[in-house]
Amino acid sequence: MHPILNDIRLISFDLDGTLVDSVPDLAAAVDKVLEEIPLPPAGEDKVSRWVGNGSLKLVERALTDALGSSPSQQHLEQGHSRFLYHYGQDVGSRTRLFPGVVEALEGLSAQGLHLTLVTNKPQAFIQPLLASLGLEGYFALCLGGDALPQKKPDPAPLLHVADHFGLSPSACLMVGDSRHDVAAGRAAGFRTLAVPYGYNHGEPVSDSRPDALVDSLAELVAPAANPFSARSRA
Ligand SMILES: O=C(O)COP(=O)(O)O
Ligand SMILES: [Mg+2]
Repeated sequence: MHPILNDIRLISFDLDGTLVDSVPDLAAAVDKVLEEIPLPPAGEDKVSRWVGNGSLKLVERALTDALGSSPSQQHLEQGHSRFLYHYGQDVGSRTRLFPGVVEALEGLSAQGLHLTLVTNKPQAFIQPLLASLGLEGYFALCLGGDALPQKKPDPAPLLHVADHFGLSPSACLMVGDSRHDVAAGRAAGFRTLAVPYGYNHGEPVSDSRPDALVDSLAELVAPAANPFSARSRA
């Protein structure tokens, strides 16, 4: 068990960039929107830097980049609605779980922790994506970016989750890949843990100073090192 879990009763996981590498399917949908306009495709590298503030922001960043200036409100709304259509057609065929995720979810559920999902991805895509990856059984509550008026980095979704389970935020941990997860967690009074392998607008997530950082979520459930075995080898 990782020491950050001491006295923790609930974990809120971020989805994109933390549990799943979803950029291939997100970029495919963004590029279909651009192609319809028509504008040149963005590709996965750029899209990985634009993910994190929900689908409307993703489309706004893609249109601004391709047009060289901000889109009109009407073009943004049309582009967003086409994005929701295209992404909804295929949320999961190229999306993969990051290493260590299933191991962590299995181990943490076995310890009786409440596992929840707090993502800025629209609510409608969560269940189909979890189902396509075999993850649908693990989470007691899933909150999408459009479930409440506020999304991360606002603490409201995390406070909602803690309140739903009648828990103090100090008994809760936010696990994510971006500065928005760390900021939301800190503002909500959750402990924060980050992974460095996801999407954080091209910057190291360590810059946002989470309480802990792990290279793989499997480290959350790894057995604590046994000091006697180390001594006996010496
Ligand atoms: O849809 C997004 O922008 C990112 O979603 P996330 O909060 O799961 O990283
Ligand atoms: Mg994320």
